[in-house]
Amino acid sequence: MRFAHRVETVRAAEAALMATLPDGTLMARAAAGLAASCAQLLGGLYGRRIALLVGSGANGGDALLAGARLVRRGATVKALLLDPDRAHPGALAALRLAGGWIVPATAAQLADADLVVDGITGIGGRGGLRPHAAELVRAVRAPVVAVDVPSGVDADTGEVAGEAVRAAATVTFGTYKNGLLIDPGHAYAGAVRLIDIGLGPYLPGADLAAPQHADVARLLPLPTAASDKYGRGVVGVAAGSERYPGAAVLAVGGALCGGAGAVRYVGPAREAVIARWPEALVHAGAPGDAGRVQAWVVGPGLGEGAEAAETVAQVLASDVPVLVDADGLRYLTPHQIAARTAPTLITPHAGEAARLLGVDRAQVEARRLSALRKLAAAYGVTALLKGNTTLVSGTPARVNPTGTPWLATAGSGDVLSGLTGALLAAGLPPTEAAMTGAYLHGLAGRRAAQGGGPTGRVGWTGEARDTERDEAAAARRPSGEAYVPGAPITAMDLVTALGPVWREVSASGL
Ligand SMILES: NC(=O)C1=CN([C@@H]2O[C@H](COP(=O)(O)OP(=O)(O)OC[C@H]3O[C@@H](n4cnc5c(N)ncnc54)[C@H](OP(=O)(O)O)[C@@H]3O)[C@@H](O)[C@H]2O)[C@@H](O)CC1
Ligand SMILES: Nc1ncnc2c1ncn2[C@@H]1O[C@H](COP(=O)(O)OP(=O)(O)O)[C@@H](O)[C@H]1O
Ligand SMILES: [K+]
Repeated sequence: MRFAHRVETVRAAEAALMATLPDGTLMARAAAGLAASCAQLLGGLYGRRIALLVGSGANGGDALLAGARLVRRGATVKALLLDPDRAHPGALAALRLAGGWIVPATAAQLADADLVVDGITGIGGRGGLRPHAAELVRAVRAPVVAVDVPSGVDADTGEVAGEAVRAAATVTFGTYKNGLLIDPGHAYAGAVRLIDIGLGPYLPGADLAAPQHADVARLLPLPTAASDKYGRGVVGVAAGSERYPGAAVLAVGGALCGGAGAVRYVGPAREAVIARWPEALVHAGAPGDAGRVQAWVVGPGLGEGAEAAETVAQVLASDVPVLVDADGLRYLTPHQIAARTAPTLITPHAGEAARLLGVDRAQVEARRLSALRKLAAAYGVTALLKGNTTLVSGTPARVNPTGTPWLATAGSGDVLSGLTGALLAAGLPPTEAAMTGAYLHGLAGRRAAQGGGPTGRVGWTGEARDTERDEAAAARRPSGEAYVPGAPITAMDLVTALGPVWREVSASGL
């Protein structure tokens, strides 16, 4: 797992650690990691020109102190002080002593930089960039290394209220910050490197966790010699309609290829389902009399109306875990869920989440973690909020690192429902099932598209973004790019990719 903590937690841990150390130790550790990362990103320092954007807090101090190290190793470093009277005095003196330049904070000073270090604000920043900082950031042409957090990104929420720095890479200290892992902030952070400054023993449980291959491998339900199809989990799928038969085919496919022992399908798309998946058990009646299942998936392509509402009500009346998605979400009430004895998992995208919360979609997209928590609390469910960085409620909340924008294709969510339903039926608790489903689904997207996404960017050679696997892949590519462009995919390609992805992830845990 990659763990992220809130700012107040980081500050408390920092205070506890600082009490045991001489003054300035933590800033020195942070600056050493930052300078080493800049050197690695540039591939050498002699003759390189580095510009520091320096704010009035300790984030600017980190940049100045790293600048002093970079000067000593042969770079030409100039500092643009946004608030010359308040720049960190000790770090400013260190830069001067090393031979760095203090120059006017104007756009012209940025023109010849090979690298720009963003030390405007870190965890103390509030709101988007102020006008002078925004004007300078707009003038930057070189790759930017953000110090701790890209300035203008809210470290706790990932919200970007106004303008913010778009970094090629972010060097963060002590622990990941929520805003580096959750969109929109994640998209501004580039490749993220964590520098250990000794905070670990002082940090309590995380606020947010991003799983890696090994975490998911441990959860995958592998069959044993004693397994039979019922023991592996039978998934009930109540999905599809005359109008949307394909959603049923995709959800059933997601469940079958996602490890279910068997799938029972209930609904009007029986012919389409059986034509594509002869192994499915189709049922002509209502969900209530379909036979025993270990988990239900209800909603994809269900359509609207009394029949759809009745289907949802019958499924929710069962005593097994239920995943409610898409059209099923129209008929969900906290009252219905309160009466349930088994877990309920909902999987809305931002638009559906907005409807469930009675707010605008933009509000959900701006503050995704907060929307997730509100959904879980208001409905008494586990919530999975879809998006590029899909979130799952729990303690800690989970953020999926394997997404790719190629997943934004019709029917992709139906595959996720079926897959996650299979994991619920196998007995995974809802948070783990949802996290595992999102992780495998994202990897299936990357595999099917033969690439991560169109956002190939500069990273450190040997270190990149999102997962340790990305880092290993980036190390094999001379440019150090984590992502390769890829190609369009269909939802059925995702279904096909699930088997190989399952194999890859489970093998990594052996
Ligand atoms: N925690 C740790 O373990 C360690 C932390 N370390 C480092 O300390 C950093 C935190 O430092 P910090 O607390 O001094 O706050 P910081 O991020 O520099 O920003 C505050 C300043 O910015 C200003 N400002 C605010 N909003 C703004 C805006 N929108 N646009 C422009 N300006 C804005 C605000 O000004 P004011 O509002 O007062 O005018 C205030 O002066 C942390 O991120 C890490 O880098 C490491 O050195 C070692 C270990
Ligand atoms: N820009 C994006 N980047 C990464 N993943 C995305 C993006 N947009 C959508 N997705 C993923 O694609 C899937 C789309 O699901 P959904 O919106 O339910 O589509 P549909 O209803 O067509 O099946 C979700 O898993 C979501 O996380
Ligand atoms: K910063």
